Amino acid sequence: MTLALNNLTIYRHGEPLLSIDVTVPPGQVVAVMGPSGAGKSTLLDAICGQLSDPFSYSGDIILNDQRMNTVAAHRRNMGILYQDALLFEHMTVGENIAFALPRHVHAKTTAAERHEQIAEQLSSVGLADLQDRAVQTLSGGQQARVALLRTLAAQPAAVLLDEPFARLDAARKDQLRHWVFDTIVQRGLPALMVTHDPNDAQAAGGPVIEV
Ligand SMILES: Nc1ncnc2c1ncn2[C@@H]1O[C@H](COP(=O)(O)OP(=O)(O)OP(=O)(O)O)[C@@H](O)[C@H]1O
Repeated sequence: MTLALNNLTIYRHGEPLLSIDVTVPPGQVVAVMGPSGAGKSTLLDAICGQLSDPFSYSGDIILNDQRMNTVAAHRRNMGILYQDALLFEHMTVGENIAFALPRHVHAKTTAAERHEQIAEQLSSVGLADLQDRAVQTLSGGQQARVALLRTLAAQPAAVLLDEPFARLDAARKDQLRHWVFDTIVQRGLPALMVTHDPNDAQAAGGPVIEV
């Protein structure tokens, strides 16, 4: 999978806000850094098809040679992780992750198998035994980890991360960075990561784009 942003410019009320031109090959994490208000989150909205007034853009968004500009958001298969976790609060941790699994995974597995797979994933990010907990009983950092698992459970074709580690303590940051970046490499996914933390960019090991 390759994600190309060809001469992409974001506009607010018709005025240019941010421009980027980059090709992200499989397994690479490109860090996007820049001042607050530069339009970084809006850029991710544009890529995944969620841009709304007063914003617009020009240029092309290409995923695996397919032009995404006019493809509906739910058909783009972009995994986006927002700054605020935005989990389904009335569901358990496990239900939040299971909900994101693609239909073909549901069709091929039993509920018990899915439960076991989700337990393994939770344990790999330090959340063992929390599968049946209501999400609103989790801390912000725990919710951020569930949101990361959910984003990747959907088997996206590309990953867009908005400050993915900002709410984690230092030890968790290291653990989660490894887990997320390893997963991205193993699955050969192109990823864009908006961050203010140079350590995130360094750990990702890819190019840094200043906007
Ligand atoms: N609905 C809106 N109408 C007008 N301006 C908006 C709207 N939403 C956001 N903005 C402005 O657009 C600019 C880009 O916002 P955006 O959230 O993309 O920036 P950012 O680079 O992600 O910032 P941060 O690093 O603080 O998260 C900001 O100046 C913001 O105040």
